[in-house]
Amino acid sequence: MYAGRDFAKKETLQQTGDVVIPIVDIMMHQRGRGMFEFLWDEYTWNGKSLGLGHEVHHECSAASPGFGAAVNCFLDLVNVDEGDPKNTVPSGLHRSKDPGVGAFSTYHDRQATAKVKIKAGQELFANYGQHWFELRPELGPIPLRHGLMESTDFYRRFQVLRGRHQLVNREVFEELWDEFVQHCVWKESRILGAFSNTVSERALLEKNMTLKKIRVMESMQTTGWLHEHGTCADHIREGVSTIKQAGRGAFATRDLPKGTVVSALPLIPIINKSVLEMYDLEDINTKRLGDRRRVGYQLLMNYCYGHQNSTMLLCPYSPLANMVNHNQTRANVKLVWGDPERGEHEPNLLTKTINSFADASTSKLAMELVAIQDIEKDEEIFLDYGDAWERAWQEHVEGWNIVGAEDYVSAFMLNQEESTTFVRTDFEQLHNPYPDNIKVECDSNIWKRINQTLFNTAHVVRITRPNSYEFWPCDVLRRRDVNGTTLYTVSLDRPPKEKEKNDIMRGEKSISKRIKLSDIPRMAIRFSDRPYTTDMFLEEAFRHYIVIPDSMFPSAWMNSSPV
Ligand SMILES: C[S@@+](CC[C@H](N)C(=O)[O-])C[C@H]1O[C@@H](n2cnc3c(N)ncnc32)[C@H](O)[C@@H]1O
Repeated sequence: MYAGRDFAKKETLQQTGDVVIPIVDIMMHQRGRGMFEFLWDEYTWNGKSLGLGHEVHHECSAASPGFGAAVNCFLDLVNVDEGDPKNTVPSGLHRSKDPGVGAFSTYHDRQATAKVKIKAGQELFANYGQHWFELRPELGPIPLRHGLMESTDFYRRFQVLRGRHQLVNREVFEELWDEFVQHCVWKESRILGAFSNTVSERALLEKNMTLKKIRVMESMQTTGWLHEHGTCADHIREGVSTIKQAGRGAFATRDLPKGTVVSALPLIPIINKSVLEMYDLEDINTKRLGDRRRVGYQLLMNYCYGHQNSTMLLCPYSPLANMVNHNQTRANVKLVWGDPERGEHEPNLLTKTINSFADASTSKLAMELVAIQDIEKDEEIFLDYGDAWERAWQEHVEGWNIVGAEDYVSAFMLNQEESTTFVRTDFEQLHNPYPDNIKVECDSNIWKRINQTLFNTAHVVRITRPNSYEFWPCDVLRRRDVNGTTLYTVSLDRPPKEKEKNDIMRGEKSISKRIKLSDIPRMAIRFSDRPYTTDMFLEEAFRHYIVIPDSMFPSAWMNSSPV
């Protein structure tokens, strides 16, 4: 991805951020089924790091289509910071009456911001972390953080050595360098691997330019080139859909004339949709493969494209393209295969069998959403997901009935309701408990986060470190009123120190010491959903892929009867 214009440091790169889709306990659900291919592994985040950890007891990863998945990483050139998604449900939706709940992700608006000043045409790089590269030796000796500086230093030392021996034979030294970089130690050395060793690179190094500057320069494209070969990634923004049951949707950020490529959809293939099957967790350890009860599919299925005669799913990972909702009468975009001139799409793959995608390590397929009529700024973008999807949705709506759901309250609802009132103490909860799906958590870091002088003198809460919160389950012991402000005393397990975390994970140590926080404000306490209780875990929740029209779907991929 490239910047289409200049961005100031800390400026957001999008009008609204991207959706984040939880993928839960996939190793457990697939247990016993042999190795499964799941290219998404390469494109997902650790769910805990994005605030999804409480959803499950076991593993949770987060598909983060958009900036998260579409930008490359070059550790020395990282210029994009990615935030956490918000976790909200459009107001008014409730499982007792709304068949849409659980069918879309509640995690959305994950914003990317400029970490440094970015110039128009510059390639955008996010930080995958050093570990990501260390775990992938097959990528070769890619420079890690500060690697370009070390390599530039190395070249300077070579220059000094060459200068010293100039009288002997300069050409020999040049040859030695070539030999050194191209053939010898290249495979092991990240320092040498940082050089492309082209004539132009050598010329710039000789002019005292650093490798970092050279790589930034190389990563630039002209605006003309971007217009010719790229697709605008900011034609759409997210917002609450005009279709109530659909959750959120995509809206035009500007007038988009008929024929505009509204969004490019680079695709991650899933060669067999059974990878997304979810089973009753109780059955997984106790029953044979064939006897397990299937309870549904991962939510990711709703964000992928497929066909009733194929096991293949194709999941887009471009910014906000996954937010486009279905409407058969108001569709204003259509689906077409990608244009190889404008992105990574190899049309010859449409004639290959599905199994040829099994070893894919990157995606080489893309589709596009093209405007079939003039679209006005702020109009919602709609695609026709196909008759099979429409039928499945209508059946789902007719059958929607969750027994006993009237009393369900989510943490999100409670947090909103209770933000203006108080939290019940443990004593009060004895006769007026919160629902079973709710736990109370406290911010153990609160005293580090607020301006204490202001708080002690005037009971004014001013946050000084907005990102250093750490919420842990807690008991609310006491509530009292001080000068019109309600303050709480809570007790919680002392959070492990950084160096203790590994010991705890290995089971070599447990932390049992309780700490007491006194006189803390309401904002240090929140409600959280217990694992497996949110709407996406409802067995009744709607699951269906978006249907690729028959006219587009390659016959080479039709490997199953209608599903
Ligand atoms: C690709 S996602 C679209 C983005 C999604 N609305 C969100 O909030 O993240 C597809 C899912 O959106 C919902 N959806 C899309 N169009 C809909 C419609 N016309 N009626 C009800 N739900 C719809 C369904 O849950 C569907 O499985």
